Amino acid sequence: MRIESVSLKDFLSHDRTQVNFKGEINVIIGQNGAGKSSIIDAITFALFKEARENVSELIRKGSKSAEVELILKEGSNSFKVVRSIPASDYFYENDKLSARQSREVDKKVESIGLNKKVMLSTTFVKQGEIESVFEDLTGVLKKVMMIDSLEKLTSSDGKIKRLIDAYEVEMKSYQRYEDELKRVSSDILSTSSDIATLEASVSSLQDELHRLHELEDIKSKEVATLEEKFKVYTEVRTQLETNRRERTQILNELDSYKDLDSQLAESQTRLKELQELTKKKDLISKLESETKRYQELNIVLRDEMKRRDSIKANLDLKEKLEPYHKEYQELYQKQRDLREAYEKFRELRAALCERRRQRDLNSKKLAAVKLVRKAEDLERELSLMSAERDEAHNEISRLELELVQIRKGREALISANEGKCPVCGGPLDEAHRKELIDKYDRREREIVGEMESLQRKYESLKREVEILNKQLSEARSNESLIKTIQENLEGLNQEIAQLEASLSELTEKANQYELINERLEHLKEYEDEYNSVRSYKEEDLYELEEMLATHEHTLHDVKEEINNLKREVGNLTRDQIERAELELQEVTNRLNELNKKRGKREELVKRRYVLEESIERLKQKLDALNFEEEELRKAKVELDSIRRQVQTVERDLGEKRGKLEQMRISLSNLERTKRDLETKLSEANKLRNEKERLEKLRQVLSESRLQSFLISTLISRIENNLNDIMSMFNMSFSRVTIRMGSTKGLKGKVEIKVYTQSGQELQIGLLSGGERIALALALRIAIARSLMGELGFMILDEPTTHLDSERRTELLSIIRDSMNVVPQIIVVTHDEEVLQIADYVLRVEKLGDVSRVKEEVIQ
Ligand SMILES: Nc1ncnc2c1ncn2[C@@H]1O[C@H](COP(=O)(O)OP(=O)(O)OP(=O)(O)O)[C@@H](O)[C@H]1O
Repeated sequence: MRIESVSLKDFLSHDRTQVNFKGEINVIIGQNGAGKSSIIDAITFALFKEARENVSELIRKGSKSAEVELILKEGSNSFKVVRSIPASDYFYENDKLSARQSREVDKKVESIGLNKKVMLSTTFVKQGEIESVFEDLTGVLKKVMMIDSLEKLTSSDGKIKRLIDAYEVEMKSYQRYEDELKRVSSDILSTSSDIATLEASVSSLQDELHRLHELEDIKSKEVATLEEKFKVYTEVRTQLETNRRERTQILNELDSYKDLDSQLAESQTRLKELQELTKKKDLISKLESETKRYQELNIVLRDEMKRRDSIKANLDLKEKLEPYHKEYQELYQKQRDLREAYEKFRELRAALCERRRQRDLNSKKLAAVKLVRKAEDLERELSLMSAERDEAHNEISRLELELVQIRKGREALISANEGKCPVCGGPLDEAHRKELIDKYDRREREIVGEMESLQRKYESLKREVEILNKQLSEARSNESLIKTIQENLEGLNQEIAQLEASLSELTEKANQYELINERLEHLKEYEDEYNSVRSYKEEDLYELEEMLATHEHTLHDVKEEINNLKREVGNLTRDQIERAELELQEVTNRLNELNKKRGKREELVKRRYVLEESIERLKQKLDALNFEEEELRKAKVELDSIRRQVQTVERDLGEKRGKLEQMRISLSNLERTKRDLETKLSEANKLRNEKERLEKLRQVLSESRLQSFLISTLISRIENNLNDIMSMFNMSFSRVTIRMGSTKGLKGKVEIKVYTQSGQELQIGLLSGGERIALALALRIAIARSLMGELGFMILDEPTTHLDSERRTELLSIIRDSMNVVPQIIVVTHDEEVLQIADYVLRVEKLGDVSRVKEEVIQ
């Protein structure tokens, strides 16, 4: 088995490193802290999940997870272990995933011959620890053979002792089962004897029961025969008695029918009488209806007579009102002829009133409009005032111009130079200038005063012109209003005159109309009364009188009919007839009943003769039967007595059988209990044996003899291997021995001795440094080979540390020689000298915080 490659991802100082081990001696070289050992750490972690520190510390700082992948090769087989932090572990065999849990992967690694304890103690050689194998060889052997675990197992608080104690406790609990077994065995004996006694008693009871059953059988048959006879006897007797009872009943019943014929005759006679009587019911009904009709006709006749009297009175009234009606009609016609003229008259009169009202209104308006001043006068005055105002305004303008001139002249005078006067052109001196300026000032003051008074005058004239303008416009509008009203008044007067003329033409007709109207209102009452009776006619009266005569005649006929019916009915009342009807119903029912009875009587007579014959026949049958009830009673009593005996014996037998069953169950329970107890006690025996075995095992395991035996067995194997390996290391020793120490102080300890060519014994301490290293390496390989078979690889971390140059050379040659025993060696070093033996070099450097690995060409 050799390591093919290892790759590190964010593992310690490596971010992404792939290392292929192509040589036999693979040297990983680099400065201190470059990240060389990290590669060995990756291999150790991949194989055994083992770390120098806490596993989480293996993750490269700044990363969240780390992963290592190790590929191993053995012949054509390849194995891949992948382990990540946080945990996820995989194991592939020939690229096929075969385990995925941490423990499963561990097992797989072990199964391919890589034992963690052995390898970490032997072929994984840590920095400066090659020789440490001598220091505690016993400890190393115990560890790799797991004897330390054995000691833990057999200690006083170890697993075996705890198991023995548990068996002890359990066995104690079995003591009570032995006592129980004794008691149960004795119970089985006594129960078995009781069962035998009971079985004998059950057998004699069964015999007795058999005899009684035979007796019961004979008696039962005898009783059955007698009961059969008794059944026939009872039936015949019952029949006979029934027949006799029925015959007595029939005779009694026939006796009750002795008056039946006379009752029948009597009922039939009464039936005929009642039938005659009820026939008169129709006559009474007719009489009642005729009487009712008579009364109704009478009422109708009286109503019609009243109507005739009323018509007569209304006809008289109509005749009396006839002249008024005539006058009313004539006046009404006349009024209609005059209506148009009257309407016209009313219309004109209303129009006249309206015009007169308007005329009054206009007269009042005219009086209200006052004319203060005439427009003509006002116009004249206004033109005078306006001229005066304009004059004042012109004067003011003139004065303003003069004032400007004066001011200009004054300023020119003030600014004029000595010499020439700007006003008069003569010489100008100061006196002249002053005189002229004073003159100008005076004139200016005068003008200003004049202008102020003119301005006031102008303002007052302006106001007066405005007032006159207003008065003028008022006067003008009043004048036009007065003119309009006067024109209106004239028109109205003309219209009034025309209307008055027209009215006078119509006045007579209007008066006529009103007189007629007055008379019509007076006649209206008569006319209304006349209208209420105008529909009455003489013909209606005649018609009614004829109808009255017919009705009177009919009434007379009905009266006749009533008298005839009364004579026929006589004193008979409706009540009497209804009572007769009820009685007729009763008699009919009674007659029906009597007829039914007559039928029944005939049936009874027939039945009586049948019964007489049957009674005679049954009597003869009873005599022929010759049966005695006493005989049956006696046989039954005897049968009952036998059956009671059977029941008693059966009950006894049942009880005894029940008891027997009970006892058998108890016995079987006891036997089962016995068996269970025996089984349990056999368990106790097993426990005892087990406990004894464990005690022996503990004794054997804890005996130093065994450990010594095991170790010595292994030691001889190691010794052989060691000598083989040493022979390949080209050493001058003839032999190396490994022994368990026997002398005091060395007992139980392993001792290594070396023999020279001349056969002299040498202690390890006396060997040279190089010899010791060679022996140590050989011993490590020998132990590993003894326990795991042929080795695939060995790892040496900084093996040359603390060695002087001579010893380094020796070590290198030993490593080279180791190739004969271990096909693949991986050496981690910072020592360039080691490169001498390398056939494959990997250089590790630190770039910043990250380690980089490069394959280096060997010179
Ligand atoms: N978790 C980590 N993340 C990143 N770098 C780490 C981590 N743990 C340790 N280191 C660094 O890795 C380097 C140690 O690597 P390693 O032990 O492999 O070095 P080496 O080359 O074997 O050195 P030496 O020869 O001194 O033993 C150191 O520089 C250390 O600071």
